[in-house]
Amino acid sequence: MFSPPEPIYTVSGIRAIEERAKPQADPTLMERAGRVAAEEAVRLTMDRPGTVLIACGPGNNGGDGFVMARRLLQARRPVVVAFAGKTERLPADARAALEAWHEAGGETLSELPDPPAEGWALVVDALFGIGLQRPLEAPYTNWIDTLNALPGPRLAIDIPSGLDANTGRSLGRAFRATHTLSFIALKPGLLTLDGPDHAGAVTVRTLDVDPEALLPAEGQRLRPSMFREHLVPRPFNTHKGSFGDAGIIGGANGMNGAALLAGRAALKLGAGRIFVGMMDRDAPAVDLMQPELMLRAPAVVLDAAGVLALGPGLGLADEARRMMERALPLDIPLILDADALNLIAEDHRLEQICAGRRAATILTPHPAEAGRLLGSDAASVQADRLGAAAGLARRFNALIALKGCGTVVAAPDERWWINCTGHPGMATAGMGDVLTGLVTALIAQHWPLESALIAAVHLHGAAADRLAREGVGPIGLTSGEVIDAARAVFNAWIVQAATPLPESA
Ligand SMILES: NC(=O)C1=CN([C@@H]2O[C@H](COP(=O)(O)OP(=O)(O)OC[C@H]3O[C@@H](n4cnc5c(N)ncnc54)[C@H](OP(=O)(O)O)[C@@H]3O)[C@@H](O)[C@H]2O)[C@@H](O)CC1
Ligand SMILES: Nc1ncnc2c1ncn2[C@@H]1O[C@H](COP(=O)(O)OP(=O)(O)O)[C@@H](O)[C@H]1O
Ligand SMILES: [K+]
Repeated sequence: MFSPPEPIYTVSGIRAIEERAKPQADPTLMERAGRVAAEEAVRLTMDRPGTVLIACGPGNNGGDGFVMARRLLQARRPVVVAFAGKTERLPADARAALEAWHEAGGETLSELPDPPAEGWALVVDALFGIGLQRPLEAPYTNWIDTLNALPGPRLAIDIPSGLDANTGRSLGRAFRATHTLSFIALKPGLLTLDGPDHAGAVTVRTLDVDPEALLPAEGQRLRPSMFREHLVPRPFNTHKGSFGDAGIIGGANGMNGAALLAGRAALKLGAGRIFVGMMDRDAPAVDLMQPELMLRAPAVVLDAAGVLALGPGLGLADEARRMMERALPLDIPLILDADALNLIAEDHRLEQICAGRRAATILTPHPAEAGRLLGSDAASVQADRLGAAAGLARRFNALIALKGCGTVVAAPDERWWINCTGHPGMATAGMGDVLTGLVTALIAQHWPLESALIAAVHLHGAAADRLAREGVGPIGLTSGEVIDAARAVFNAWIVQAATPLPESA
């Protein structure tokens, strides 16, 4: 549960590590990669006798495949290699690996063979790794279509072919793996956008290289160990004033529910008092499902809150704009979501006030909101989620959570994290409002901003994962259900964090 965060590197980072590790590497990194890939194949086919198919490409990813094939053959495992490249154009290491494969008695086919009657025991994709340069075309797209149509386990070597290792975009076509064995360290593309749909279960083998000793981690996969120090039981001698006054402003006509969901999430994650400012003058005076929430006029909430979230159901009316004008200069932490972001995107003056704030700011855009803030669009944001999140963090001098599959959290000082909890059942109205409430509650309880944001993002997904395991969703999961599950997961984390490690650990 509290395993250390895992480093993530972009392609240039992995290349730099490789350069530094290579001179000392004996056996070579490719030899090590092929060996661990063969081990993984043996593991995946423990109860599946039969032939392993390895599709090898024109670069070093193909070289890994040749080493893997040789190792499997030496272990008396039937293996068939199809090579989609030209021997004379292979890089030196890969060419040596092909020669060693042939010397060991192996053969290469130039086309993908038909599967045997009993099917392949395992299909291995060693076509392209981190050297993919451009969208795939025929014949590679045909190879990948054929491989993707085969039943049984499918293992990608380093990264599924066709997936951009930096962005997670499928370039033209991408291999759909059930398992990915990635070398040295995680790459962002495995964890965000199209990555999780193509990578399956991801395992990292470092090849006996300590990446962080050679290059500081560029990013990290989000883990509870990163905020463990704040997961502490409450002292007995406390009162509601000890846990902060959270404000939520939103809930315009037709969108009352958004502000209430955020308020309920803040309440159930432990904020001391929650004031919800409803923009809709006809909104109910009390949330009958959650009467603990104090529904007040938005202007009253501005004065009462120690931390303020603006946006859930805020609307784009002039009143909402005026509310933003009053809130942005306040010297308290602000969480800006939904229409608060849309208002800033369409008003340069608001943008300037926001970027110049002295107190801390958190923005939680989904890709379309991020696109509006950047003056681009959702597609451009999705083409480079890390770049978009980092760009927003710099532009607004704020912490950013760019939501979606593999939420990217970015800080203004260039650090970034990718979250791997959550599932597509969360793609439902109101889910972002719940996240806003969770962040607000942790800040109200005096968590440092960065820890509050990464913890809330991780918790939000972990709560949805827990519900799915219990049969609540993934499809049809509701945002309200996630609030109760987040409370349960959060309290369980605190218990686990307080449990001392066994002596032997
Ligand atoms: N880093 C490490 O530490 C270690 C790395 N190792 C392994 O090496 C892999 C990286 O190898 P790599 O650099 O040779 O790149 P790779 O992915 O095989 O592809 C390059 C080839 O593909 C071609 N090509 C590219 N795009 C194309 C397209 N769209 N359509 C068609 N062709 C395209 C490109 O040709 P070109 O662009 O010049 O036409 C070139 O021939 C890495 O993922 C890992 O598996 C391990 O051995 C040990 C440790
Ligand atoms: N496919 C997915 N995988 C993981 N998380 C997802 C997925 N789809 C949505 N989410 C999460 O659900 C939330 C949706 O937020 P948002 O788009 O703002 O919804 P809304 O505006 O309806 O409240 C975000 O936290 C997002 O990261
Ligand atoms: K691959």
